[in-house]
Amino acid sequence: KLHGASDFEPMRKAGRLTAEALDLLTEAVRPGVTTESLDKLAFEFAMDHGAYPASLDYRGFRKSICTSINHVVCHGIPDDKPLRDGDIVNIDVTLIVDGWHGDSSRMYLVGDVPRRAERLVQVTYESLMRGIAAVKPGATTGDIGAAIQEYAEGERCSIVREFCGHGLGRLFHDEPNILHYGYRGEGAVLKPGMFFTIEPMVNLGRPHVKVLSDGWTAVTRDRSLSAQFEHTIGVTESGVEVFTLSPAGLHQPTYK
Ligand SMILES: CCc1ccsc1-c1ccc(O)c(O)c1
Ligand SMILES: [Mn+2]
Ligand SMILES: [Mn+2]
Ligand SMILES: [Mn+2]
Repeated sequence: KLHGASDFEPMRKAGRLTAEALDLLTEAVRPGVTTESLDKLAFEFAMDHGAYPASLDYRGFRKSICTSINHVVCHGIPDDKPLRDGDIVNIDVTLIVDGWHGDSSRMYLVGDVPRRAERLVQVTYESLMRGIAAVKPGATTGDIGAAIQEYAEGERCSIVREFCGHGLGRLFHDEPNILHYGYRGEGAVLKPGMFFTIEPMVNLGRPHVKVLSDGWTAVTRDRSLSAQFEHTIGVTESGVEVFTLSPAGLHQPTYK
């Protein structure tokens, strides 16, 4: 889908509110807090700001956020289990504002986290940044995937292949698919007005994933740690605009 210049403004608003929701959660994440309570916080933030959580009742998912802890790769379901010292948790929020979607996720470190977990979080954040740096008119989706894959594998980590980034706007998921691996020059050519997410999932161990019997929770097969960061971006005439940057600069890896 190609959007017009006037569509950037509502996407900025949706992206900013999504970033503010993630900022709010930064203060709330600590040992002993349940992911259910974070889900409630995010839902109330959305209601207080005239926004709607896109994941709520999306394909039968019944929560406002995804919370994916440690070896959970993505789509973790908030529950009544408390976060523990040393956990790393991805919180993924999509807010719909005036019909437009902002989709972003960050890693949150709970208490004192092992060095190798902290390194994985840093590598994953930098992988997203490398992907974003590849975005400009005339580049291809393969350029994004290659930049991410080369960096992450260069850091002795692996890229999850079962889930990808996606076009969005007034829809939650649209074309193009954004693979987090691939080859330069391959895939769709990027054009101004394209809006999509880049949301690499990086594992310390092997890339393979399986989905648990709840039908949602994706975990690493080898139970190695997994991390993810996600931004919603727009292709501009000159390059790229990131819609989901934190106004408070909190989108950097969050260290407790
Ligand atoms: C939990 C929302 C959901 C349900 C099926 S796929 C999905 C989802 C979760 C996070 C995302 O970033 C995304 O694009 C989709
Ligand atoms: Mn998301
Ligand atoms: Mn997404
Ligand atoms: Mn994880």
